[in-house]
Amino acid sequence: MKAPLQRTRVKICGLTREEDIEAAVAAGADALGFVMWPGSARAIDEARLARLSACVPPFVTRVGLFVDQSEDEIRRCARYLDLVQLHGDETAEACAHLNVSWIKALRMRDGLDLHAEAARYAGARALLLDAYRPGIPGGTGETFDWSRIPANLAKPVILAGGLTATNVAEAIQRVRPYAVDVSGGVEAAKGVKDPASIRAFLSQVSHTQAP
Ligand SMILES: O=C(O)c1ccccc1NCC(=O)[C@H](O)[C@H](O)COP(=O)(O)O
Repeated sequence: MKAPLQRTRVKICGLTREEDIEAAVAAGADALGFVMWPGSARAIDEARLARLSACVPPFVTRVGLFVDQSEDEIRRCARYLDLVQLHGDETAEACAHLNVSWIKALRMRDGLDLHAEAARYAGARALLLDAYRPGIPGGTGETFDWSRIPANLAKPVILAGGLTATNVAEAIQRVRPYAVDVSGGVEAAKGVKDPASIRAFLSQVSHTQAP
């Protein structure tokens, strides 16, 4: 029996405006990312998260992004989120102690053992694999060597880092990720999404089938 074709899910990240949420949902995004780390040009605060979260219709996952932030801050934001994405050096114990589902973001620094990380973060719903730039926890706009991703990782893989409508089809065919994640590749400026780029990205994903 032929393997079922897998639909690659899509997360549009770094949303700061209601109109961009509408554009991403209309284009078919499965998840929306909100950066809660104040060091990012795409960051929003809790009050804005509450307003933006209310704009997200059901069956679209609301993901909050954090970098080594306190459990209290994450818990306060969790009421507006369905999932948190942890980009820092959070321990597995700290992640497991949260009151919300979580995914662990791993920046692909040299020598990273993804099998060991999948075992370490056994409670993660998925691993988000992202480019590594020293001092930049995410949103680099850069790709990494996708051949470093093992085919048999024990966790669903969300591929991130420098994806665009131009390279996402190749990324899906080579990596066959559970999902892809994009921020800079669909922007007119940091935190300002471009609806046409969002549509082009989602169209490329939907026309690319990974067995
Ligand atoms: O996007 C940010 O500014 C950011 C800052 C701090 C932590 C995480 C951040 N983004 C995380 C994401 O999930 C991005 O979508 C991912 O890094 C890919 O970004 P890009 O390479 O621009 O597509």
